[in-house]
Amino acid sequence: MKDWIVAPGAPLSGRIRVPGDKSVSHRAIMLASLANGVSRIDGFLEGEDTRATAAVFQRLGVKIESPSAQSRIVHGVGLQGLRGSVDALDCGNAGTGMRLLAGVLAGQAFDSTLVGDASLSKRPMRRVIDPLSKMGARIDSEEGGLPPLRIHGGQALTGIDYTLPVASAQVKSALLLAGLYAEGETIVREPHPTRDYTERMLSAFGWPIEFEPGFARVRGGADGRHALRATDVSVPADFSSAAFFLVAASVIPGSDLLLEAVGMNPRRTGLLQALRLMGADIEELNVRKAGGEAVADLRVRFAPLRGIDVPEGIVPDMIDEFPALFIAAACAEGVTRVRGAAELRVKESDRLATMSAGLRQLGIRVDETPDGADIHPGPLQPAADGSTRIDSHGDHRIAMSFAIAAQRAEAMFVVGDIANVATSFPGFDSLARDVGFGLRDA
Ligand SMILES: O=C(O)C1=C[C@@H](OP(=O)(O)O)[C@@H](O)[C@H](O)C1
Ligand SMILES: C=C(OP(=O)(O)O)C(=O)O
Repeated sequence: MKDWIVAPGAPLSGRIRVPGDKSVSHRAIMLASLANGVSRIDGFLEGEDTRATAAVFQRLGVKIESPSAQSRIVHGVGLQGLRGSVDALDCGNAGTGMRLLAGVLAGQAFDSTLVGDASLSKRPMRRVIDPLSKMGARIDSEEGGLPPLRIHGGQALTGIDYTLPVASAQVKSALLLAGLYAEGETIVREPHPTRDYTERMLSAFGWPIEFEPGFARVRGGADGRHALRATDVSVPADFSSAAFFLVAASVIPGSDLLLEAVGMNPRRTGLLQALRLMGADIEELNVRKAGGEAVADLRVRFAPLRGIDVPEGIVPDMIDEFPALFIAAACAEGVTRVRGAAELRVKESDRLATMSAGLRQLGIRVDETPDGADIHPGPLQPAADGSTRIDSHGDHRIAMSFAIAAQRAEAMFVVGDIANVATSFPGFDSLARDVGFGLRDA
């Protein structure tokens, strides 16, 4: 098992660009594969999750070239051009990959099986199986709606008008992608708006779609009337990866760090609002559009933070950033309260439980609730003899969050089971060291 030894380093400084956005990279591979013609993707995330999605489409008969790192040339086969695979399609660790693929594959003429790693095999798929079944899909799962998913091809799909029971961009996207193969319109309504990359990218690829925050309506393509047109995609740097450095520089005295070209889609930047409410010093510089998405350079300097009640309305806009927020909260003055975040229990790990357990090992009081936690800040005190080992439970965001915590800790400790950092943020360790982190392989 791969572990890190983490310890206080130097104040963070420098200018870095974190890797490409994971959500955009998954969707770019999918839509480019289903388009007519050749699309180029630049800034592609070379993470295990997004590479798994690319490998799935290669297995389905799509030619995908990689002229250089972070670039892909995708030879789209058109909406009806995928070929079935007798082998199971491996989504790795990626909930996004599996749920969106369920939508695409529900509309094919052939059968498919979607599998994932141990973590993904425990994640709930009923949330896509149920509404896709309402559209006419036939999907078998393991007991409890767990992967593997066996998707029966050759089903005629019909559009539905569906209100999501939980705010989930993955479920919304699965339905919109199935909607491309359906008769009639597919409408998705959300209890709270979630990231809209699928909608924006469908529109960029020329598909008829209307959307506004909380609502999307896609025209069905069962009659072959509509097509996706090959389109180049420029992927912004992933806000969720930048988030670790936003928190780290905010809590490490003397830090002054610049993060370049970070994707600033408002459905992703809830952490920025939360950190600012806590008193963080983060400037947005050179705000511009790149590849249809807002991007900015973010300058972050150390600032003393205070605890807050995280507004429930911004929870979906920072859903992947709670592990990092928990570290900011542990380093603040006063209690931070998180509520309305039960979704954290069904990510790569139960993130409320894994963050609470790890922080307690550092001497921090965390009162967990079913949908959140109260984090009582204090000095981060692992065992003085270096024997503390915090288990990330194979969850990339937990591992990176405790690497930040170590920079403020009173002694070194070990972060265990960190290999999955490569799913979303390959090269985190060397980038972190470059800007000042104390971090090495165990
Ligand atoms: O659509 C996406 O790309 C994602 C949606 C979110 O999941 P949910 O849809 O389960 O909220 C998020 O946690 C995940 O990292 C990426
Ligand atoms: C939840 C995440 O991803 P996914 O659902 O794609 O596994 C994440 O990256 O934090």
